[in-house]
Amino acid sequence: MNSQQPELFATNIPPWELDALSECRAAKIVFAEAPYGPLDYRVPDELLEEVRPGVRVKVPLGRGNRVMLGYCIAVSMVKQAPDALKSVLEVLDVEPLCTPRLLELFQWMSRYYIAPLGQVFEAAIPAGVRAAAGSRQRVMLYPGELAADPQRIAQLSDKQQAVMGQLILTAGGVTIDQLQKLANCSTGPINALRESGFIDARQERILNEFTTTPDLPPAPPLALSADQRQALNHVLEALDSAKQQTILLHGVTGSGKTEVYMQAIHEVISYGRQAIVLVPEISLTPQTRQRFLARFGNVTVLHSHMSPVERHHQWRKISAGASPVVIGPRSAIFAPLPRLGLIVLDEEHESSFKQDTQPRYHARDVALHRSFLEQIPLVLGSATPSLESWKRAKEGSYRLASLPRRVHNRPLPQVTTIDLRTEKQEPNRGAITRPLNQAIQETLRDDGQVILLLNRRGFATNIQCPQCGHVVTCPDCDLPLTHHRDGSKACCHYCDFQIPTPPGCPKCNFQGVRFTGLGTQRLEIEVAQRYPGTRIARMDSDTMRKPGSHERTLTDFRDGKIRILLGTQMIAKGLDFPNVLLVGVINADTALHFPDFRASEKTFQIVTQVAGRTGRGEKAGHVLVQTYSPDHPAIVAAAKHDFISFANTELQQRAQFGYPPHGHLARVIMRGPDLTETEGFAESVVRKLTATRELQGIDCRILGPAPPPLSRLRGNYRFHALLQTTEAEPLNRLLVKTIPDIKPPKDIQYVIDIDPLDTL
Ligand SMILES: Nc1ncnc2c1ncn2[C@@H]1O[C@H](COP(=O)(O)OP(=O)(O)OP(=O)(O)O)[C@@H](O)[C@H]1O
Ligand SMILES: [Zn+2]
Repeated sequence: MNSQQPELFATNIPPWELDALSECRAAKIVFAEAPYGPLDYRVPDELLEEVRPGVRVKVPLGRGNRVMLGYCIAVSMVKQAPDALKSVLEVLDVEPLCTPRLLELFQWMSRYYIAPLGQVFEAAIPAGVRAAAGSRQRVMLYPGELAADPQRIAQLSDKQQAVMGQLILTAGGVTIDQLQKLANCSTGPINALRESGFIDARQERILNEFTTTPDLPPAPPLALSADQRQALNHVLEALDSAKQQTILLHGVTGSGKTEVYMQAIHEVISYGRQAIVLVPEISLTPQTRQRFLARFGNVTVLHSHMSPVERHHQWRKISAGASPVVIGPRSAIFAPLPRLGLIVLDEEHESSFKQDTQPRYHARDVALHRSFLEQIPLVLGSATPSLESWKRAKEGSYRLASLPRRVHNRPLPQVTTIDLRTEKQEPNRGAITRPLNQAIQETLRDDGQVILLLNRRGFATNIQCPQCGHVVTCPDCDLPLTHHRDGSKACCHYCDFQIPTPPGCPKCNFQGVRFTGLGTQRLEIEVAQRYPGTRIARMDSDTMRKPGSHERTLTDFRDGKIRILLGTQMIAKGLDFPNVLLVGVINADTALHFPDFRASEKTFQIVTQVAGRTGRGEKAGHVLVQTYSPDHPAIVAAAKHDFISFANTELQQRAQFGYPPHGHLARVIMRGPDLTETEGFAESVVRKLTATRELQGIDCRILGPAPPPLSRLRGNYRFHALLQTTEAEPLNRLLVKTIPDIKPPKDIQYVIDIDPLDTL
């Protein structure tokens, strides 16, 4: 940290020196890079009005006075010797980028996730907004102080009087160009008037013209079922109380959760407040968006395919209070709605709500905190709630609202498991077993549609030499490469590494390789061969790269043009198509044997969610689940749609090991290119953590360091340590007290992940 610059507001100045000090206005500035601050800067008189919390500023830093961009987080009067502080050089924003409450939220995030506040700003405020994409900085002219004095005006030249006359007539500000035209003059008299104080010039940002889609006439709300009505009442009661309350809406698949959210939002809007709806990026299907658009007309949708210009415009619209409903993925929790009345998190169990780069925040926890700051209700909805939320609902800190039945009392689909251990004994059967094949044929004959889930993309997840057994792996991650048939590439799914798939063994030169481990590309080929003349579509991150491809495929599926939709987890949730009569899970075990404490939970969620895509119309649906582990509790429970018994058993299991949601978990990952050095550093980190624990008397279990299952990634060796405590505060304290002592050698980095979603 820069020693020249005092870090805190001056507090311990001896009284005999106070007289020599004068009051000055100082701004606390944080940075997105080291030194992160906060550092104090003097606010020069000419910037008194512009330097406000939430604006970006340029300030000099260090001996060389390097100009740095920083965020102002506070302004106050301090007693300082006039030259003790460097001055703010420039203010970049006319309006603060966030509301005071959001600034408080960022500060909480910075503390809780142990991330520099400047980095939280960068993560929360879209780059397009920070760059003010699509706007121009302009000088706007207003009548100055002297303009109010008719005697002084009368002394001006005719030309100058004409300029002033026009300017006063415009009432609002005008640009120099406009004033020139109005007064039919050159810049000369205008500049003279600016210098003599008759005209005030201000820098302002003007948004370029930008068209948005016209509003549609609103679709009427549906008549609620008794369960929906009761769930809605819980939310309305919370709204009436004008206090924070969290409602966990546990509704089985197809129970009509969206309708409950929409009617609650309707209420919020009716008294002039606004709502945020967070959805996993993947389920931002035309469906969800369309439903909200049809109901509310004016809906602001945020998503990752937006251009920086669009993003900036939406942000300005939101902060101006012109967006009653904002829908978006995790970062939409930072939308600067001025009168926020409700936050909804749909599919609250989804892992995409957690950011996997600094700051590693979970939008559900950030939403919870924001709802406390704003004193508004938070609604978490899912058919398969996270164990974190379930535990809190059971213990009473969240209110539970249940939708145990589907709309119109439609039955949940019948789920049958197919034991791959016996079915696979016939050789060369492919990915689709006999019973599944039969069911697909029957469904097609009955004009139904089929969804097939396989949660692995590519053609084959293993490229192996049949002679020496060598497996082709990523040189940077040591993990098997996946063969992709388009372009015959061998790709690493953990980094960007990619080579042409070798035709022979790179090790023993045997001519030929064997592809094993089924991926969606291979499944697509098998399905096309088995059901000729049937239109099929594959949906995974490889086929859905282009903006709009997701929508096109789903529209064709909705219209019945596509009969079989196959893909990864992308197709497992949120879809509501009445004619899907069969769901096939090709291999339910893909996530089951991951060496991770959430493996069961993930398996339960994905099987339950995909099963829920069928039987949503008049006709009953059927689900076939192929698995090598038909007796696994997660699969047995998913087959019975039995969330409650799954959750309760799983909670007990986790309790034995103190895993979340019991207690608190943090993970420290150390990574570097040299194995011994990285291991040495990891050991030193754990030693320091242990020392702090003893010194502070903190009750914390420290496990490791050990290599995690992904022991090498992107050329770096990895080690991790897990820290477990019963309460969050001591865990935070342990880390905060230890960090100053951690000095990683060159090339080695460490990462702190609070509430990690996995330990891979
Ligand atoms: N009260 C109602 N009357 C008639 N239809 C309804 C009602 N509520 C919801 N629906 C319809 O039922 C279908 C399922 O609703 P929705 O998609 O909201 O379920 P969900 O609980 O979100 O399911 P999932 O968790 O599986 O995504 C939708 O087509 C919706 O329009
Ligand atoms: Zn790799």
